[in-house]
Amino acid sequence: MTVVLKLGGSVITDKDTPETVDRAALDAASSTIAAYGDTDLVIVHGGGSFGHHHAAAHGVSRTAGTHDDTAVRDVHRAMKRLNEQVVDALAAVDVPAIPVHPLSVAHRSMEDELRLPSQQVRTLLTEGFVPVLHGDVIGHEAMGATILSGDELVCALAEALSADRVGLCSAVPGVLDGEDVIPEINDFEDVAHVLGASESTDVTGGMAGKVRALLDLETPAFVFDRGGLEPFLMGRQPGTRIG
Ligand SMILES: Nc1ncnc2c1ncn2[C@@H]1O[C@H](COP(=O)(O)OP(=O)(O)OP(=O)(O)O)[C@@H](O)[C@H]1O
Ligand SMILES: C=C(C)CCOP(=O)(O)O
Repeated sequence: MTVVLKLGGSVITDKDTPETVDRAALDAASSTIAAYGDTDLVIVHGGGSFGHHHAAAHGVSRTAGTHDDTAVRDVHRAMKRLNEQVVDALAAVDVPAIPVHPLSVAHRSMEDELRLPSQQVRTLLTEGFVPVLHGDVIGHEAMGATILSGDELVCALAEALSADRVGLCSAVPGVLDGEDVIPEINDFEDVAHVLGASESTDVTGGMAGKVRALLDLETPAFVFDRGGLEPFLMGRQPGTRIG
């Protein structure tokens, strides 16, 4: 069983205060993950208050490229600082977490296609490690560099690894229609009217971007909050099922 899990930036950081980890939330998520060690697990985390603030300050997004080397370093280094804290929190509870930095291996083509080699991730998994990737800034042909969201990474990895399940642990208990969690989404147009951007600084599209990307996947995906993490890892179906 191969599982790709995204820890949303809105879960593990205080998204409104620059470069602030939500220590209690990160430690709790790490302990939950440590208790379910018998699956092949790839973890991806988002930008939260690390990547998004720097990306917004430099005007770089998923579609707005930059040739400013300072911007690329600022965003990437912020994400590496967060990644180090995530990897350390997992290692502290004996999850064999290994950092994998997308900037060094991935790029986007002229046709806007993400190219993400995955053999290094597959090998780490086979050898018993838990690769931990993160949203990043990557080279983009003819555009300089653009943002790669953790959500895009989750989808690319799920396809490349033929994952059995995908989970997105976010700040919300699922995709919401008002106060209610929508149990299942199979068509973007059915829910487009309730999907918005993130309430915090977020250059990659909030919930609408997630749903659109997850609908393209063969693998069933679930959007849930912290309370859904344990049931998801146990094989249940918390929050919203997409596709
Ligand atoms: N219909 C909706 N249901 C649920 N959340 C929604 C909806 N529309 C907009 N949102 C917003 O989307 C946010 C979740 O997306 P966001 O990208 O912030 O999460 P994340 O993946 O945890 O964070 P990050 O992108 O930093 O990793 C919610 O916190 C909410 O503000
Ligand atoms: C802003 C950066 C660098 C990462 C974005 O990843 P996301 O938070 O998963 O959308």
